Amino acid sequence: MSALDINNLQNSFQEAFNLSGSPGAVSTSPTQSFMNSLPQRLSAAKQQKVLKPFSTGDIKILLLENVNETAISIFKQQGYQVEFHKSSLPEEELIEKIKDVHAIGVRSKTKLTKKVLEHAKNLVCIGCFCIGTNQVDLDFAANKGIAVFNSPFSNSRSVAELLIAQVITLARQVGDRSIELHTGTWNKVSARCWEVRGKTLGIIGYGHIGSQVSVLAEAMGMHVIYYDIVTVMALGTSKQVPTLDELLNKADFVTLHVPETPETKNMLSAPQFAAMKDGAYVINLSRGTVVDIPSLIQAMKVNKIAGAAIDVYPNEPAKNGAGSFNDDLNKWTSELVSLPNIILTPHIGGSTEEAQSAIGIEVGNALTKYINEGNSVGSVNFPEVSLRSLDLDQENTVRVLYIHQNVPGVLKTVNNILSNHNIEKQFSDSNGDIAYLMADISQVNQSDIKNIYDELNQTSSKISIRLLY
Ligand SMILES: NC(=O)C1=CN([C@@H]2O[C@H](COP(=O)(O)OP(=O)(O)OC[C@H]3O[C@@H](n4cnc5c(N)ncnc54)[C@H](O)[C@@H]3O)[C@@H](O)[C@H]2O)C=CC1
Ligand SMILES: O=C(O)CCC(=O)C(=O)O
Repeated sequence: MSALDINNLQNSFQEAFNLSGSPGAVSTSPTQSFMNSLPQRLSAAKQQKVLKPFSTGDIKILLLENVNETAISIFKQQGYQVEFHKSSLPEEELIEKIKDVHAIGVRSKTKLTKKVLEHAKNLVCIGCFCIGTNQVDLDFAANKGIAVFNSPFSNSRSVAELLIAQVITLARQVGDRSIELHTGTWNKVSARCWEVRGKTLGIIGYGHIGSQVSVLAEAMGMHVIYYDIVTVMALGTSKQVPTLDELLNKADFVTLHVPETPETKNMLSAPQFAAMKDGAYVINLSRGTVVDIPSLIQAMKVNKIAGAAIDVYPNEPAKNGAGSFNDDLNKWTSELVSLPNIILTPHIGGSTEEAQSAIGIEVGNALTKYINEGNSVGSVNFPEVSLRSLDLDQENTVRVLYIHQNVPGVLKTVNNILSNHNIEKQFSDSNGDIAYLMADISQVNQSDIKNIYDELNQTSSKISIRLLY
């Protein structure tokens, strides 16, 4: 980019902020209205400066899986180019599209694997518009200098409320009665239908969702026990139990709220179903890998488990439509759907208007802050670094964003390169193999910018560099 281009861009930002008009142009002495607006005009000098990336063209954002419109409008307000798709994309198409975008927004379906991310040439950040981040190869992304953000609790309440609905629906066999009546069968029964008051709910994973569930369940008169790998403060009169087996032995309803990890794979399988009370219920709103479905089918066939609600599956269809939930997707599908008292939902635990709108705003803003300012606070795979915004009056100041391998001697090399200028502020942090330095340097002539970039680009530990000005 030439110095002339940079000049033009700076001029257009000044025009956008309307700071160049001269009140003296039509009058020799200041008018009253000008005097009235003076305090605002003076404080405008302290307004946040809108930074412009140096090494990338116009920012392109690819949004998949019907990410909420609140995010689209945040990105459009920034002037970014937004490409929006309602569903996820087949891998080959995703690889094509990811090649030149700067940010991508996904929900739980799109798998951002090493194979896909290897093709991303300009990608600086990924937004998971959900809680779970298991669909992204977080380490590979970090090693490529790509920061990943999510929304840690904006849909937690929605999941907890659905869980409560499912507990009552299973206890009263409401799903089966409804299916029967839809097909003309009147079947007024009370056998093996229960109140939930006084029953024990066992929560596996007492994090954001599990603890919300705990409060709601106690309000309905249930006893709550929970199992977690860390010691967590009990809410209300709930009690943490030391082992998973103890929870399984005592609970009438078992609900899972753990992340997908190697340790949680098939966490409930044949031995765990055997350890449960006869006639217990199982609910999984976490991830499809956490419950071994063939073992659940067996346990339900012999009436060991009286009912189940499943929202998540090992394989899920990429888009909405008839016929996609079948044995080709998961080979046990027809057996599962033929069981009595089983509620099957299409991964809608977090799908409410409130949750989706809040997630759009939260992740939309996090990506925007990272793209525009380099602020990585809230990233799930990256050192969390932030510097206060530059002011409009800080001319000739450049923000250096330098992502590098976490090895000795890097800061010495980098500061040598920056030392001809004034380092106004600087913040660096590391996370495993990756480190991230933010620095604001002043007294930088426009002709220096390219030199700084080129010198930093030659450093051996560099992963990626962005200069904002
Ligand atoms: N069905 C849906 O639409 C949704 C599903 N989810 C799923 O729910 C999961 C849980 O969400 P949050 O409560 O927000 O997560 P969280 O991170 O707040 O809580 C998870 C809890 O599980 C515990 N845990 C981790 N490994 C464990 C293990 N091996 N054994 C026992 N406890 C373990 C953690 O210590 C933590 O307390 C998410 O990771 C996501 O996969 C989240 C939102 C919507
Ligand atoms: O809304 C979605 O697509 C995914 C919700 C979910 O599973 C999550 O937030 O982790």
